[in-house]
Amino acid sequence: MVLAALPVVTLGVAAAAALAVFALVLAVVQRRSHRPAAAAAEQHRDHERPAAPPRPAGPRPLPVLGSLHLLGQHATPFEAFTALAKQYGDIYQLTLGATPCVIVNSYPLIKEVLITKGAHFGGRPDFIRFHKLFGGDRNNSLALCDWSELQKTRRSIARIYCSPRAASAHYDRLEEACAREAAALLARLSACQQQQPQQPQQQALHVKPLLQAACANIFTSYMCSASFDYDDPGFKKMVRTFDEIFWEINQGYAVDFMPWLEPVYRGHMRQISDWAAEIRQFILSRIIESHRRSLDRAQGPRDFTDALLLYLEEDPLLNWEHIIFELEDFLGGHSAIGNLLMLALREIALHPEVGERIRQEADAATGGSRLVSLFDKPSMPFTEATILETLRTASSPIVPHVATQDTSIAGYAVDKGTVVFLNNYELNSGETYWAEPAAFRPERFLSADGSAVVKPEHFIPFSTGKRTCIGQRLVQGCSFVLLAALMQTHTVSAPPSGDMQTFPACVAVPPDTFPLVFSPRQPAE
Ligand code: HEM
Repeated sequence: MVLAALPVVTLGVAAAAALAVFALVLAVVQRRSHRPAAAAAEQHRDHERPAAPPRPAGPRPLPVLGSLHLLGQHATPFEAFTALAKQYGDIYQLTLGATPCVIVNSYPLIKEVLITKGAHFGGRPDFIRFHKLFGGDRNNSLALCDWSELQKTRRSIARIYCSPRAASAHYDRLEEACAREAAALLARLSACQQQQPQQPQQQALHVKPLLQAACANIFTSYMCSASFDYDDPGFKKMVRTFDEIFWEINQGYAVDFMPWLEPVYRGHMRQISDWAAEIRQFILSRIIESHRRSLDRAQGPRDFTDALLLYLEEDPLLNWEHIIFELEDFLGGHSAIGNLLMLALREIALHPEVGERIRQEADAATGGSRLVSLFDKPSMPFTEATILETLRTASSPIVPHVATQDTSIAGYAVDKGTVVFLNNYELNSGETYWAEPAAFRPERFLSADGSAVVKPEHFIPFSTGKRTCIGQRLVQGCSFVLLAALMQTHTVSAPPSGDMQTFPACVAVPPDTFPLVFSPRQPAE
């Protein structure tokens, strides 16, 4: 399962209030016990040492809470990061709970962390939840592990399958899977519409489970040569559980920064471990077993699953757990795409002209005689631009990095173990970077004549550097085919309630989210 986001810190109001009072009392006690003689001795020693690089500025932390209370004053921590940058500059330090953090807010400094000094910032935060999701050790996960030789090996195994190049055999297989599943999704959509009593124009359909099932089947077909009926109970449960987990990892909890709160979260932690176990059970029994039985070493790998099983035999760095977790990690990536599609469809419901333009582009590419294919992508820049604009406005956070050695950013000292938050929200929505950032305008990603996609250098929805997202080609390919297929055949509009709630700086919507109205496209349109 893939972490596309930074947890949002939410603290129960009562718990926060109690902690704040406790923290204030501690602060007073600490200040009283601060002895002037100790301060003088410290100053004297400082005179003798060579000048150390300065520390980034930042708010004075409260004991226990650190600066968590400052994040709670905004809709998302990223808005808080941007607001604090106005006070402290593009780099500043924050203590969250007891965890030392540095927040980096501008593209040049983000680039310094991810590229120039990528080797110094290859770690990940040590949140308890991350361990629970991955069998007690977050290093089992590709996205949440620290950088290591094992990680390099796992990334290189995944690269050719999870980042297939156009005009490769893998890309052809992905195209086939996308085409098959787009057709199955449309068939299922129309079956659901027929089951509903009202006219299609009034039907608000809970489309998210269908999108997730379609994405899951693209992934299982492509990576494991297996696809499932949407009504298969095991498959349905797996898809739902992955979606629950995707929502979960996009949330954040005080316990991430104050691990001593773990007993309060015991039930929640058990739930996370149970989800992971359910998924494991499905993948072992419905995917891995048959692959192991039919694996033909002489013939070479048929798909990603075979490749993992063969690597397991050949590479001493890998064990059984590694390859199972790797497969789960990548299969779980489908959830991110279903969520992204929900956001794109919501934008189209709010901006019908965008849907119309995708439809015209699809008609021009296909002559109106077939569904769009992955191979049409180069001739449909507006559709691709709509997906990019959805990624920009959703502004999925970059997973926090951790300094693996004492180092510096912009000349400021950063200690080993410091968690580094990269304020991608500022890159995606700051006026320094975009004209009218609040407007949904896919055209901003098109060349002047509209014939090609252009991406500004500071647009990094999948991050950059050594830990960049491995699934970005799959995201762009699958979302392109499914979105185009839906727009070719339907118009989409808001549900009668008008409620289509989303969350800032978050690509996830809850597993049970808003429905949408799909009206079949009229032949004369
Ligand atoms: C909406 C879709 C997605 C978005 C916005 C997204 C974005 C990201 C971001 C920002 C990171 C963090 C990079 C960093 O720490 O510097 C990441 C990591 C990762 N993503 Fe994605 N991702 C998406 C979907 C996927 C999918 C579908 C897959 C797999 C099929 C995937 C696989 C990974 C992996 C394995 C990592 C960890 C790489 C590492 O830490 O070495 N992602 N993604």
